[in-house]
Amino acid sequence: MQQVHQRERERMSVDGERLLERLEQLFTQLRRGLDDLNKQPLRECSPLMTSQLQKTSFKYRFIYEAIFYDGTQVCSNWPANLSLTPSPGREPDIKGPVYRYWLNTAEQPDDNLAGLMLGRGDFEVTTSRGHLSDAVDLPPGGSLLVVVDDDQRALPVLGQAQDWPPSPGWPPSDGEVVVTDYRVLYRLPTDNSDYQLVLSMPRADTSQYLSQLGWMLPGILLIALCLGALALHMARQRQSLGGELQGALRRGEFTVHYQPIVDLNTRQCVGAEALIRWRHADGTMTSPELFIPVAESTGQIRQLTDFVLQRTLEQLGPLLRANPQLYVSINLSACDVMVPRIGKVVARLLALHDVAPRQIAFEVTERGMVDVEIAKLKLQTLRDEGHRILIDDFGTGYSSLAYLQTLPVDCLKIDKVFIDALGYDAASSGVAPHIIRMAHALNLTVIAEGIEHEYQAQLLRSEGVSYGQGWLFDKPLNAHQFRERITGGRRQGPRRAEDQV
Ligand SMILES: Nc1nc2c(ncn2[C@@H]2O[C@H](COP(=O)(O)O[C@H]3[C@@H](O)[C@H](n4cnc5c(=O)[nH]c(N)nc54)O[C@@H]3COP(=O)(O)O)[C@@H](O)[C@H]2O)c(=O)[nH]1
Repeated sequence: MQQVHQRERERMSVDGERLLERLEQLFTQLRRGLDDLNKQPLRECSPLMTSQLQKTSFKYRFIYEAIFYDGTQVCSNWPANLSLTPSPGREPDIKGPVYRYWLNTAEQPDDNLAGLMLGRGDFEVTTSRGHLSDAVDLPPGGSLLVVVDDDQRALPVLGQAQDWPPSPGWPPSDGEVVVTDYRVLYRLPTDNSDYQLVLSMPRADTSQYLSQLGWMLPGILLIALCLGALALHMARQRQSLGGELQGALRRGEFTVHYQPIVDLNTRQCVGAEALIRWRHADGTMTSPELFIPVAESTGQIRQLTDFVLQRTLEQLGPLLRANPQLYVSINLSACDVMVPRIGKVVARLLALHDVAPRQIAFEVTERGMVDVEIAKLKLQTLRDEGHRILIDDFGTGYSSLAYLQTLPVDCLKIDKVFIDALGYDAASSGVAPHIIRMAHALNLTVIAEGIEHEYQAQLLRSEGVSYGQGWLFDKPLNAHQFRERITGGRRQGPRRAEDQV
């Protein structure tokens, strides 16, 4: 039994590490959004307040809804019919010294939209659970519980409520794991005696623990971040995720998916963005939003970028040769941009697979250009070789027209936050149209990212945007699916076993 405990504890702890990065991003944004709202002077519902709430949700991509509620009036960044605010005035589950927490806003039935909510003063912000579920899957029967009131009450953050206490021996005195006939309960260590976090899972398939733990840890951070006790923990986790990445590369757990980029007029696919995926041996996935920052900080990103390039050309080489207009864009991180290595790697692979340089584009973010002068030189070299350079996530950094003019780039990708804003902002008053006009003035091609709705595609088209990418057209596809998308099923090269992943 001791061994089982040890094994489960280790596995859960490893999976937890993966989530901390996401949670840090998520809850930091929620708290910052609330701090911004509390700092501004408006305290009543008005068009100005609506615009303030909208600005907050644009600025912080993890904030789904921002709400003003002073006990009498309530308004949100969304129109009333789209608001998902849980009953205004509902008592918070946890009252911290600064922030209030609603751990389970279960009134919203769609789990993708239902969210955790934080409050401060007269403002509340919610986040969609989709931001957590894309990092891990919660298998049926699993729950993340926050245990309060001296182990008397267990509130489900995710999953269903559970009978409490779960076993006669609860709370465990000899460790964090309790295994009953049907369940495994893992008590996550927190630094605060006011609450405990407990992951409760059915015993049937222990391999599912990893994904279930993923769902628990959102709660961990929710509270840990609130209390500011996480820094050390994070550092340790990053270190160990870095170790895991190395093993994952060796074990071949990474794959590449391709999200089509389409011509908004014809809806034909003109290219794709290569997106790395990490599937663990037990089938659970870790989002690149979690491991890419770690790989960047450990330097392992170089190996990942090389892997993506190599796999893209292996999987799509014949397709690219047969369709010379088609291209694939590869994401570069800062350390890929700042050193000449990537140019050599891509040149070797292109020669090997007989693919033209213009069919491999590179996406760089403003964050990826730590030293703009060096970045300019390196990007120019890639451009001179025939590669197109795309600025990714445009509008979320510090770019200005002047800055853009000096960079050797071909295309701007407008970030999803601005495309989302088109949903309830007149196109003429949103940020996207300004970016589009600016790009056109500089003769840059524009690709709009994260298009989920037809009206967004129509608006963008009417603003003169030629290309788009997003779930409205396709989610990221595996190599086989992408080839089918282009060829309509006609074979243009051998099929590989790993294509199906
Ligand atoms: N340096 C590298 N970074 C990489 C690589 N592969 C991915 N990434 C970066 O990780 C971030 C998260 O990527 P991912 O989870 O793959 O998400 C991408 C799309 O799946 C998602 N997307 C696309 N359309 C939609 C949509 O309509 N709705 C919606 N909710 N999400 C959508 O957006 C992500 C693409 O983002 P971007 O790169 O900004 O275009 C991300 O930052 C990746 O860049 C890699 O190999 N190297």
